[in-house]
Amino acid sequence: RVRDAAEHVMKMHPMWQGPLAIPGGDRQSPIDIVVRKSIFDSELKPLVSVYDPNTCQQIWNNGYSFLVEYDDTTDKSTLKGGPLQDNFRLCQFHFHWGESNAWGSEHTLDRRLFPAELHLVHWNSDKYSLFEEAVMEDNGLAVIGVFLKVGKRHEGLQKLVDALPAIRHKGSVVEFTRFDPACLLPSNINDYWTYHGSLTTPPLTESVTWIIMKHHIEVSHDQLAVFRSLLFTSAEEDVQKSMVNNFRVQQPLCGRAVRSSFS
Ligand SMILES: NS(=O)(=O)c1c(F)c(F)c(-n2cc(CC3CCCCC3)nn2)c(F)c1F
Ligand SMILES: [Zn+2]
Repeated sequence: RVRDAAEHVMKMHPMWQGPLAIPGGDRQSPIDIVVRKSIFDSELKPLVSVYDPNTCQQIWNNGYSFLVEYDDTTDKSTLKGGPLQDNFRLCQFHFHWGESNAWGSEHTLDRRLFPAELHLVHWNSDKYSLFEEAVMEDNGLAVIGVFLKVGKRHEGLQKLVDALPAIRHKGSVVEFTRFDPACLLPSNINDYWTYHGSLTTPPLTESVTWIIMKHHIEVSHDQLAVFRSLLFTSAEEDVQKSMVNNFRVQQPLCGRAVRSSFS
């Protein structure tokens, strides 16, 4: 199938040459969420996200996705509650997408692929003092995943889409301020699945509490097309490669439980 070809293209990206997974890793991400096998956990609390748009600093092309980075030197933009015991600070958000609207997400729901997936990355500021430290530790990170569907234009996303042409090439960065990431969350953030997993990019460390939203957000076809106008390659390279299919292949569940906050 064409998706398999896309996986082949993704596997060719330099990011995936070399050791692909933590040897013996049994908590790797992403996974397929088998909805009927998820376990309702009534102890799961509501998620509490408090984001200060003034902590938004820059947007850059890291050669695999584009990251919107936040000042995480204070507790101004935080996530707590839900499955989390501690306070987590927002450090960045980014997306994964396909070359076509038929695929692009990293997680799937009963094997259903979405055209893109948003990840909001937070680190445990009660236990660690730096993101780089938390990335390597158990319960170091909490990542919210939100599925994107193609439909009506997302007004809040447009400010971000308009900034993308300025960071077409790997390594480019521009100032990006006063962006409230809460506008990218679905209206209901209390319906989610949660499981213990890993980063889906190197260093693939098994430090992530994943919180995958049941409800998706809608973006327009044209907005998603601008994501695909980004390049994996830097301006100096003579062959330019469009930034698409920047997703990792699904990983074995290895007996992990996926809990749901809703029945
Ligand atoms: N898909 S994901 O699992 O949500 C996801 C994440 F959770 C991440 F943390 C990163 N991440 C990678 C680094 C480089 C750091 C460079 C210094 C050492 C630690 C990694 N910065 N952020 C990331 F790229 C990503 F895709
Ligand atoms: Zn991601």
